[in-house]
Amino acid sequence: MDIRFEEAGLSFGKRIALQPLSLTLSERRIGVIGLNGSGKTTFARLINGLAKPTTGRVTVDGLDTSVDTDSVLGKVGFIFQSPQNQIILPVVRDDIAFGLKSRRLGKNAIDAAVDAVLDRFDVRHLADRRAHELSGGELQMAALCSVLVTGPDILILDEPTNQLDLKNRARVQSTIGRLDENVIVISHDLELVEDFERVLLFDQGCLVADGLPPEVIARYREIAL
Ligand SMILES: Nc1ncnc2c1ncn2[C@@H]1O[C@H](COP(=O)(O)OP(=O)(O)OP(=O)(O)O)[C@@H](O)[C@H]1O
Repeated sequence: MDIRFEEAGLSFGKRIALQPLSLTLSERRIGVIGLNGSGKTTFARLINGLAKPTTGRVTVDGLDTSVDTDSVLGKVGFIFQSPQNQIILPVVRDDIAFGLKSRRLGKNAIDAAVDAVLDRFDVRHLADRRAHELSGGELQMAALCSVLVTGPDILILDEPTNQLDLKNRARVQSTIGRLDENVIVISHDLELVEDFERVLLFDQGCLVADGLPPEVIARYREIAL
């Protein structure tokens, strides 16, 4: 993974959501922390091209997110804060298959890919469940399968443990630990990122700390308290 911000920033009119910043990301697990409204989601949306920088540029493995937007979207999977908004079709199996629609695969190949991703996370029992009947943790796992079935190289998770009980939180944490994909996790749950390779701290639209978890989390506590 090679994500580069080159003086990339984003403003909405006069409101600066993210001050221009330059950095390169290549670590396998990267945490993004900071107070509400500090620019975390904006930073993540710039990586997968959902948002375009109003200054500078962002590249993912050499692809400019403003130019090669479709290729970048194929490379970077995004799991939103509320997985219920991400699941489009009523039944879990159909929703996971939906991501493969544009691939021109036959029914057997699609079924096999869906079963493989469900087995990967040991959630085959959710295949025929209706998404609106699932618990928060089950929904989180279904959303993860729906994104990973398309084979992204990089996965961004926006507050993946929000609203989860301790058991499901532990499950999501161990799932993140076992993923082969590069992972960028936005979280207010500091324990979740404390064994990551790198953590970024945002404050009022600025990147104010970038390094190993203990020092960056300590800096966050200074800002927050
Ligand atoms: N579409 C938009 N139009 C105007 N302002 C926006 C827009 N999207 C974000 N902002 C502003 O940009 C700033 C950063 O927002 P962002 O969503 O990146 O914060 P965040 O750190 O992810 O917050 P939270 O922890 O609450 O999810 C906020 O002040 C927000 O109001």
